[in-house]
Amino acid sequence: MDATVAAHDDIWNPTWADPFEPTTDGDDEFAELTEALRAVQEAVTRSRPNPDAAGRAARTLRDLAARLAEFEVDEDEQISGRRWDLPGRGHTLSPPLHIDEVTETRARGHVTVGRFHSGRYAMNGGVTPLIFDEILARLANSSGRPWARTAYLRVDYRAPAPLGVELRVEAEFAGQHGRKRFMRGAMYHGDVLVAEVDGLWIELKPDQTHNVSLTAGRGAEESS
Ligand SMILES: CCCCC/C=C\C/C=C\C/C=C\C/C=C\CCCC(=O)SCCNC(=O)CCNC(=O)[C@H](O)C(C)(C)COP(=O)(O)OP(=O)(O)OC[C@H]1O[C@@H](n2cnc3c(N)ncnc32)[C@H](O)[C@@H]1OP(=O)(O)O
Repeated sequence: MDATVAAHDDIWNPTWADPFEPTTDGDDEFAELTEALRAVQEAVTRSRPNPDAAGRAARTLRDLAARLAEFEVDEDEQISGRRWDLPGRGHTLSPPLHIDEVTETRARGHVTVGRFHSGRYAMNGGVTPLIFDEILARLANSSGRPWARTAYLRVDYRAPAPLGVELRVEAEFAGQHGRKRFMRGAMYHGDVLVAEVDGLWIELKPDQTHNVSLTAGRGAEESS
């Protein structure tokens, strides 16, 4: 198999093995699909259509959902959420977080939030923990560390997070005691601290990682 085919297989059939590396803006069709879906979310949010236009748009979207349903697979087989190379992992729940720099204990990224994620002229307060969870969970689970799940996220909102401008997100692996991994993070707009977070991740016991597909590509000894 040549390199082009291997790369193609990789992005169309990704594994749960997150390399946790800086993201790139993919130029393939799934990356385009994700971006188009984000554009729809933003356009619906920003619009005040008349009934006719709203009805036509709804029919188009239902038609699209039906066409994609022909390709439905189990959660462990889907592409969305496992495109580690893309901002937001090919998932549109969170705003698209770009990962810029990663070490074993630190990660840095950036994100620009639109009106879809607005809580009225500033980022919705529920979206901030989503962004923190995204980067902290990936850092907590990187570098061959066994799977861990979020036990808590404590977020302090220090300033309204502006929309439409780049926000910097920083994450740190602050320490480990037994199965407990302590994580910290912060979000900035320029020099302004927008939010801070303390998080606890708990390493899962073998009977908590029974879903074999999630361990694919990580090696049995690392997944339990
Ligand atoms: C096969 C599963 C693989 C899971 C993979 C997960 C993530 C994948 C990672 C990256 C992938 C990609 C994308 C990243 C983006 C998003 C991430 C999505 C992942 C999630 O979306 S994840 C969902 C949210 N998350 C949950 O759905 C957890 C629900 N929950 C539980 O599943 C249990 O609660 C668990 C397992 C956490 C612990 O349960 P347990 O029975 O194993 O452990 P136990 O209770 O014995 O606690 C042991 C020691 O932790 C202390 N402790 C526990 N909880 C505490 C708390 N809240 N505050 C303070 N201390 C706490 C105890 O006090 C004790 O401390 P001590 O040893 O000192 O006494």
